[in-house]
Amino acid sequence: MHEDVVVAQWSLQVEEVRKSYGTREALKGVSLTVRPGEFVALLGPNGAGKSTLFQLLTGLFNADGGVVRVCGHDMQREPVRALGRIGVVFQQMTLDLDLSVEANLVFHARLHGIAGRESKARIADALQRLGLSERAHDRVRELSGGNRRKVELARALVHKPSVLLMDEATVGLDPASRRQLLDEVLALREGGVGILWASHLVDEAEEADRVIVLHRGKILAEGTPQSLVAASGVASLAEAFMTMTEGGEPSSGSLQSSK
Ligand SMILES: Nc1ncnc2c1ncn2[C@@H]1O[C@H](COP(=O)(O)OP(=O)(O)OP(=O)(O)O)[C@@H](O)[C@H]1O
Repeated sequence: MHEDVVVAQWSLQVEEVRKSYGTREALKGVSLTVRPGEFVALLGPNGAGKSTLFQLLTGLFNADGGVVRVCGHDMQREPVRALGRIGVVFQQMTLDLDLSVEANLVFHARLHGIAGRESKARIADALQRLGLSERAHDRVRELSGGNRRKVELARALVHKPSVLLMDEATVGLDPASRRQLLDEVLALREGGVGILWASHLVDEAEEADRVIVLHRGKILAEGTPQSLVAASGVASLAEAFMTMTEGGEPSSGSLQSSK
């Protein structure tokens, strides 16, 4: 019950998180929140600290200071509960290329304690949602880059997470595949999933409910895409981002609409 009450308020809370590598401060006190059903774009140029933040959010290592809570569960004190509510797609592909699509998802479901009929049904649902039902028995190696990413998204959804973390998930995809993946993730808002989408591609943030700009380990700005543009006194989000990060080399890319 307590859990449900917390879920209704925040999917993800990050408070004053710090992380250094030796003397290099990668995160200098970062705070952010994601609400259920909210798509938050975390924009930062290379080296901003996005991957470090995602490693903390996925429990790969602990922060030097600060707190991460997933649906109210403290990542350090209740890691199993916190991690159980997270779905993640990492920058680097983490599928087994020689297993079938379905086998990759079965393995993941088991890790989350889901087996038997329940596992089958959830995997079938996830694959159907992403238009991959007919590829279930193909080896991942036979899939295009875009479909591999979709399999990773399906896998991230099998245990019905409250928070979805996407770390530069469109790297290496062509514009149409990027657009498709983004559309699939944007659609998850309707189910109440809170999404943190990290990218250095400004156009991927255009449809976000909120944009957070991370630069050199600090949050520089936060707001709707429109409010960031207005506050910067420029014409576009790309220009606002460039102004804020002082030529931090954003790539605008181009997203073709798949609609
Ligand atoms: N293992 C490490 N050892 C030392 N420094 C590191 C390590 N990992 C990251 N850094 C440094 O920490 C800072 C943040 O890096 P991080 O990879 O988190 O940024 P990023 O925003 O994800 O960038 P990119 O998109 O290039 O991966 C950078 O200055 C980077 O050089």
